[in-house]
Amino acid sequence: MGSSGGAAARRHAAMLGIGTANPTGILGPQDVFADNLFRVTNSDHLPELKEKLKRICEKSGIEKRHFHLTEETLAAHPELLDRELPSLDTRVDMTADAVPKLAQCAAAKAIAEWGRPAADITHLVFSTYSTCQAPSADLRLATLLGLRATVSRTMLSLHGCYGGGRALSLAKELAENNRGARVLVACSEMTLVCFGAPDGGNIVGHTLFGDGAGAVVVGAGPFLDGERRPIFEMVSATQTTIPRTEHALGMRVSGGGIDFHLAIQVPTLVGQNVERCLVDAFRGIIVDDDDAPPPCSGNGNGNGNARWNELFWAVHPGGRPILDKITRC
Ligand SMILES: CC(C)(COP(=O)(O)OP(=O)(O)OC[C@H]1O[C@@H](n2cnc3c(N)ncnc32)[C@H](O)[C@@H]1OP(=O)(O)O)[C@@H](O)C(=O)NCCC(=O)NCCSC(=O)/C=C/c1ccc(O)cc1
Repeated sequence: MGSSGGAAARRHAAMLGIGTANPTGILGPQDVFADNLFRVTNSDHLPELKEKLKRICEKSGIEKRHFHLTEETLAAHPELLDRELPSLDTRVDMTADAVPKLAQCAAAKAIAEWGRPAADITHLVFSTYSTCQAPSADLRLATLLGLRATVSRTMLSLHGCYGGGRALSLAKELAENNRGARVLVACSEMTLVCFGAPDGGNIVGHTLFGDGAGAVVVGAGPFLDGERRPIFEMVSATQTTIPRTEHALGMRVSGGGIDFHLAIQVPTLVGQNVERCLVDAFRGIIVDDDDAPPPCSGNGNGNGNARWNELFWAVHPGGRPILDKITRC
């Protein structure tokens, strides 16, 4: 991704409007999150676990997170606290409306910034792991926004934290290969689909994740009357899977909601591989001559990243230690 610019902006897809939205509830700020969580989940009989959650909250680098779930909802639905009780129906019912509505808030802002009517959207890509039913969240969002009946919809489910990246990559392909296409990308997530009373398995998720939605309008030139100047040009989109790491991150739908696990090795795996991924992604883009050396020769001691800092690029953070490992590569 790079900032927009003249001739290149007419070739590559670009972001034409961006919006975000969060629910208003918070169980925080982070320094009192453990006290609040253990109180509302009736878990104060587990003081060692609470102390561990406090330790992890302090190390998370996060100040506050937003949640759709409220104390009142938890009191009315004890099945959300006990993983042994069936709660999938409750979770699916709660998210069916809430997830597309949160996406609508973000999308309305993106469309307003884009400057054209919602009916000019030709494609919709919706990513979420927070709801699972058909008709799915993309159709509900299209209805809420008044998109045209012919809008071409794609639903990405259970991609977890990389759903946003895949959705943007797909939007770039659609915009560059369909003249005049204007693609609305929407991602909307709610942790209530995996929320439970704290235990040894979900404690890191409890400290890191929150609820929110993001939306972007993507299009390639020629640009239309009323469209704002492109915000970011989408120069390149790639995906790389580190071999033999299928065990590191996972989600599984169960009667008690979605279970997920994050292996303790994730930050190290990211740190060991991010530079190789970047070199591959930018080869031939930043460095026109294929035989030229890659733009960075990081040596693991923090001295090799000078040229990366001359670019604008962003990683999905996934937690403070992941950012630390990338900074040091
Ligand atoms: C804030 C943490 C948890 C701790 O900070 P630290 O600097 O590593 O501190 P410590 O090394 O002192 O660890 C503190 C405690 O946390 C424990 N810990 C440290 N990582 C772990 C660990 N993955 N497990 C379980 N104990 C641990 C660690 O064992 C230790 O326990 P204790 O000795 O009893 O205090 C930090 O390690 C951290 O942010 N880790 C998470 C990195 C990570 O995997 N991020 C997720 C990337 S993927 C993503 O964003 C979304 C995925 C997703 C997937 C499914 C969904 O449904 C939705 C989303």
